[in-house]
Amino acid sequence: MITAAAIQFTIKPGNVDANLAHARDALGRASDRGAQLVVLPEMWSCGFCGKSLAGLAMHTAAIAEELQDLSRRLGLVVVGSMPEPNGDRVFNTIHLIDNGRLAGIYRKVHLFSLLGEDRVFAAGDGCLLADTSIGKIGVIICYDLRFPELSRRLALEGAQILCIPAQWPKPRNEQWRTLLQARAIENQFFVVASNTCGMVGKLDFFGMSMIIGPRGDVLAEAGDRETEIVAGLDMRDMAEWRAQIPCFKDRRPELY
Ligand SMILES: O=C(O)CCC(=O)C(=O)O
Repeated sequence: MITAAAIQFTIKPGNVDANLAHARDALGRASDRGAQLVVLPEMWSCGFCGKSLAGLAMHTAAIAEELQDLSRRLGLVVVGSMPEPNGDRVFNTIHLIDNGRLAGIYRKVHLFSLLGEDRVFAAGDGCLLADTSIGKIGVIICYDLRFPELSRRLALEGAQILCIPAQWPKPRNEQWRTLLQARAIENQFFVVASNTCGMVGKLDFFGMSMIIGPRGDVLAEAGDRETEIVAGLDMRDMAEWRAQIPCFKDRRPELY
């Protein structure tokens, strides 16, 4: 059994110190509750801060180092995205940290053009499936959830847990829930998704961070306030379920 947590909080735009202080405390609380895997929201260190983003991205290397230190001391796998400098643009980047080790980097592939992300960010051009101390972890970021091919590729390569940092605003609550459950059901893996909550800049976020099992069963769900949700991921049960309904074996990839 793996214990997973999602940290949900109201990101303070541009206020790296306040966001980092919150994350530090929340990681400690999640660890006290037995968490081995912790997911933070998308762009948790500073939010989407428009023009100042390139400057804020300069803090990311130092924050990632502190996360590595925290992860080592608390014995955690940590996932969450931050801005990464890239010339006059930035990447929206996950540093996947496993007990102090940087296990991989993922840069958001699908930029959310509705909110102009494609004007500020550079898009990533790869996937990340990391072999960690607690199993094979795939990662995607927020809008990537609408593109099932990406999660499917990670599942076919062996992902057991899909981690999703997000800033997914109102009023698309039910789309968020449905898509998270769909990814879990069709890929028969666990989904650990962290969303922000409250007002962040001009956008209103509903929270609803979720931990979902391979049958689509909701193992833990947050409301619309700051919190940490925690749930056990039973890997043996996942293997039994996969044997009972062998979707991977029954695929007909020659037809699609
Ligand atoms: O797809 C959506 O509805 C929200 C996506 C989003 O806000 C993002 O990727 O930042």
